[in-house]
Amino acid sequence: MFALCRARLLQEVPLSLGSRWTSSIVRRRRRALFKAMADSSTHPAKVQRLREKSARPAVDTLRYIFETKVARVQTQEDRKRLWYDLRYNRYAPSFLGQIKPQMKLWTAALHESQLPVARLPEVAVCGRSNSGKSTLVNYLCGRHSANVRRIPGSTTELVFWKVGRPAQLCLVDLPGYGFAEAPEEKRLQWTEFTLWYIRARKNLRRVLLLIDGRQGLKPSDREMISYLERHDVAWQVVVTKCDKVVGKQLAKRLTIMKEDLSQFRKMAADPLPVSALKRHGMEALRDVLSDMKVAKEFVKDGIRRRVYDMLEQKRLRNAERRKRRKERKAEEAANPKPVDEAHEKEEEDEGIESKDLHEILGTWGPSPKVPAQEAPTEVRKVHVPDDRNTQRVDAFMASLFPDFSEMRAGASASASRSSGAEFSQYNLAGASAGQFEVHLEEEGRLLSVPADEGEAIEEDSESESDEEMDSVKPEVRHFEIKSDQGQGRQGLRPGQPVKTTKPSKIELFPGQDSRVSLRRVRPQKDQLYSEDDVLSPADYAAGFRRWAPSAPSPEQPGLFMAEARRRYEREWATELEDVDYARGGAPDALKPKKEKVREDAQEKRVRMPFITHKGDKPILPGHGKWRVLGRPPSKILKAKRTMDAAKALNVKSRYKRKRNLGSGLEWDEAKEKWANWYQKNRKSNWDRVQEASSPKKEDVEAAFESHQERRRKRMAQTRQGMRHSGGRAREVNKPRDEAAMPDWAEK
Ligand SMILES: Nc1nc2c(ncn2[C@@H]2O[C@H](COP(=O)(O)OP(=O)(O)OP(=O)(O)O)[C@@H](O)[C@H]2O)c(=O)[nH]1
Ligand SMILES: [Mg+2]
Repeated sequence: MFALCRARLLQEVPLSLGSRWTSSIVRRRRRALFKAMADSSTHPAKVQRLREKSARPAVDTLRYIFETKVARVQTQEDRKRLWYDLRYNRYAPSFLGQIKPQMKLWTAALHESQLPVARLPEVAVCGRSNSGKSTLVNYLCGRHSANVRRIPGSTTELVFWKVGRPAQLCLVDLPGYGFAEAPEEKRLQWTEFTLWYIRARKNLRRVLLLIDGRQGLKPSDREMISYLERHDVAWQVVVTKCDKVVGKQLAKRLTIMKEDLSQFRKMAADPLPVSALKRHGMEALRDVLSDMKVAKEFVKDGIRRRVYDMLEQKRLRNAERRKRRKERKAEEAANPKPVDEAHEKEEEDEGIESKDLHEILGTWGPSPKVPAQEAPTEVRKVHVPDDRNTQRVDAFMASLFPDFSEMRAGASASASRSSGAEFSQYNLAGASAGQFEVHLEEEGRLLSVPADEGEAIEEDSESESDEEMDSVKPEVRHFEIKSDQGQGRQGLRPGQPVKTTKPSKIELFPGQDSRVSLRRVRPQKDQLYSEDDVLSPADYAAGFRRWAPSAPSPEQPGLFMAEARRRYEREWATELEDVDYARGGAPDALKPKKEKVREDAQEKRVRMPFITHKGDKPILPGHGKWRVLGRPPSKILKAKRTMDAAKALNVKSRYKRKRNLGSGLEWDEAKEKWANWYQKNRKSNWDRVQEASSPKKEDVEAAFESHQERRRKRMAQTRQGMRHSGGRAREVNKPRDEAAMPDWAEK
């Protein structure tokens, strides 16, 4: 009964913080949460922690986690099952309709010129460093091709993997952002190129944003999401390393994440929990990605064929369209019919055989009416800004020019008053550097022109009378400014080109009908920021994109780029609080490296011989020599910290007392004693000699020979293709040990 009530409650009240049906502990936690939220000085991480504590996991999320077993194993039975799966079951997943599809390295890029041709649809995997991107790419295909390390910063380039044979999808393993063990400049370079790639790549179908399940959403992840949203890229969150998080905790985290992310419009699907390393929850992701593969069927000359190339597909599609158009024209020429032109044009545009459709529909009811054509209006040529988000640019302009809207209205009015062709919409494509050149002109006449800039400006002034020139130079924007706004500015002559970061601060001459033109300034090479990257007041108020540089101010004229870069670098090097965490994850790898033994010290070290009844023998170099040969007694006898040589030699306790401890002996004396002892016991008490790990030449040779034999055999098998080389594969290919299998396993 209690379980029933609980289930009903869980379903009906998902994460409702105000519910009455809670235990006192939960109520206390919620109270703490509200208190922390009300206090603005509380660290956001603490609020997040409290939020997770007091959240109620959604039932469907809990169910999904339970069914897919992505969370941390908690029972011995599950642990055994997982161990068995990983050890004995071969991993050959079906992806893109192929079993264990091939992963072929296409290219690794860190520059635009190195990018491959856009032949395949691409899915990029991005996320913070060490979030498991390369591992996910590997395990999607069931392979170990991409480079994986425990240290953050293992992938330093954009790695393009062609997946499948024939290749049907391109997986792009992006370098991570946030903390990484790499030089500062390198990190900046790869981060910038990654951002550019995401923004500019046309065939990028989706970005998988990987979030470490142990950490949840970090500020840099939020930045990345807002970046993706801003540039209209479809994205999806994949929560990795779920095998490290307890199920209930994971469910809570996912529920909160879903709630937070549901506001974004470019989120293609809900956050997906996976554990790449334990191979759980990957099927759902494979299904999602399989829908994006390139495979199109074309029937040509009665032969059906598949095309796995987007460029080829486009070419074929165009050829097909051309052919159809040609046929239609030929048909029309053969039997001409009076056809409504507009109607036909519509059909052509939509590419639908709507004529037939209309005929069919005509038998059922009234035929669709063709809307009456309006008289053609004069179409004004308008240059639309390159930016997708016009409002953002407007806001940006308004922040620079407080009276922007008025100016714009005035400009468009004057444009329509004059011939209508000269003045177009503004275009900020050239203002990406955040710097403008401002020229002051009198109505219709340039006031003064400096020698170096003269040509360009003259062109501008001519363009007013020359319509052709206007179409060639669409970036130039002219608009009038009311003369009563200017108060005069010291040292500014009319016509003088002024480079400024804030044109609105340039005051005009009172009483003059002046004009300001914004001219494109060629962006310098390292200027990678667009006007879109500047922090707008609206963003600032909403708390977004705090890392973005604010608009340039008179206090920092010309420092825009330097400031931008400084802030950017600082922000992407953020979350240094995670360094300890990252180091904690890879303690061995990040330990300070041991200093190499100096060569002179090596020379000083005495090469210990071992003693046989025939005399000294040099110790063979190599791994495990102590195991094969036993320790030379002199070392043991002479070691100060070894209290009992018999113990060190692993001699049985009954011999302990009889052994010579050798304290204070010189090397030669110890050697002599050992040889004597060996000779004495060799025949009568062979066991005792063996237990003392005394070295025996024959044994050594026999062991070596058997090792060589095994090696030869293994090499022969590898050559015949009977087994893979490599440690893990050998284990997997071992025949099943039936006895070792648990009871519940299928035999
Ligand atoms: N337990 C667990 N560990 C994982 C999982 N996925 C990745 N790892 C481990 O996380 C570490 C980093 O994995 P990578 O795939 O190199 O991470 P990355 O995001 O490519 O890192 P960078 O290339 O440096 O940005 C490795 O030690 C992996 O074994 C997972 O699902 N579960
Ligand atoms: Mg990587």
